[in-house]
Amino acid sequence: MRTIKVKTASASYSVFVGDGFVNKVSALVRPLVAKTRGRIFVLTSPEIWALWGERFTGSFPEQAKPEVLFLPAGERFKRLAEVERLAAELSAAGADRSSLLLAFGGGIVGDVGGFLAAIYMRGIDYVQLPTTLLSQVDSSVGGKTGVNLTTGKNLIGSFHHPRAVYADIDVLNTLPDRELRAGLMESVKAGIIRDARLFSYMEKNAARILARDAEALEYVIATSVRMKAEVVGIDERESGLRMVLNLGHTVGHAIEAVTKYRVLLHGEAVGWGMLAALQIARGRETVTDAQAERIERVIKAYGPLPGFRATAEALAEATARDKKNRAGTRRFVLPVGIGASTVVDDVSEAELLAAIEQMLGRR
Ligand SMILES: NC(=O)c1ccc[n+]([C@@H]2O[C@H](COP(=O)([O-])OP(=O)(O)OC[C@H]3O[C@@H](n4cnc5c(N)ncnc54)[C@H](O)[C@@H]3O)[C@@H](O)[C@H]2O)c1
Ligand SMILES: O=C(O)C(=O)C[C@@H](O)[C@H](O)[C@H](O)COP(=O)(O)O
Ligand SMILES: [Zn+2]
Repeated sequence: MRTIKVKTASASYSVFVGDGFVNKVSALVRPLVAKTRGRIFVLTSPEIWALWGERFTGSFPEQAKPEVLFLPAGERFKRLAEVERLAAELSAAGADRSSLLLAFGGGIVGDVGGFLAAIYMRGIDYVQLPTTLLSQVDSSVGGKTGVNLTTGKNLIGSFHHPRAVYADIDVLNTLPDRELRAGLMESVKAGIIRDARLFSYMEKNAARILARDAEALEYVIATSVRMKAEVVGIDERESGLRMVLNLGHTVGHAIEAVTKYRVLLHGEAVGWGMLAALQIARGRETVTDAQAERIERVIKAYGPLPGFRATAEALAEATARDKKNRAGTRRFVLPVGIGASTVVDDVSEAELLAAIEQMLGRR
């Protein structure tokens, strides 16, 4: 097991990466409610519960089984109406400020569960039990929670850190291959922006990682989380450095919104978005042609990235609502070589459109 500490101005907690956590959830979380004798609630999706619910509840004593709340799977359910429904369910079930919410699922359950915990009675504690590769390497850590609007991703939300994160590698055994590959895009991102060693490891070990070798997965998860914890520790609220975690997300989020959250998985959209950012980086010579080719090869090794329909104009227009933008200035994260990155705010409309056109040509 590997333990990574997250320490920010407002929170301090540990991320545990290992196996068998799902068999002992009760023992892991009981200390968090022992003093208050708070009740425990679980937010999950019906699919995950069908696969892992028995083991999960099996760890709780008969008289103290957690109450289960469900969120249907899919990005289109990451919306405010679902948060209101779930809050009403918490209230009807008697949840109070001593209650603990366990978010047991992928990034969508984690983002919605975290947001629900942030606003229910103005804030209750929650624990992240991420079940997808993406949520283990990225979304369960750092406290960003929220939901989408039809106009854009994560446009409503808040920062609310979990009390702890338990990433159980065993649970990934039932994860579909497409989800695994999509999640790995966030680790490729982590390597490109700030960890050349992680990038090289992913470059050399694609076959092992895709075959779900436990040791390789543990390394990739723990290393990605360590990088993210460091960044969030320096800049919790994305006033500067944290923006680099958004590499590929300016165009990636635009693709998700323009295709109405129904075509690509988040990680796949980020993969396409990284290819667009790479075109701008190439044009500005923040990466050499050789580095750009290496990056593109690694993105493709964890692909294939499914195609989608959208015009360059519609995508460019959707980037106008990106949360990084200020006063009409479009901000973009670009790789600087491999293992470093920068944020620029002078990408012109023409430069953006050309990069998107080149990306679309790779579909
Ligand atoms: N808060 C953050 O910092 C942050 C970071 C990255 C991504 N995100 C968000 O995360 C979301 C994507 O998360 P995701 O990729 O985990 O997708 P997801 O939550 O939709 O889960 C993927 C699918 O796999 C199923 N599933 C989950 N675990 C499983 C398992 N162990 N076995 C079998 N099936 C399983 C789910 O039911 C779902 O259908 C996006 O909304 C994205 O915006 C947030
Ligand atoms: O934690 C962060 O910061 C990130 O940017 C991680 C991203 O992978 C993630 O998709 C995040 O939800 C994007 O946040 P947003 O505020 O740009 O919507
Ligand atoms: Zn992301």
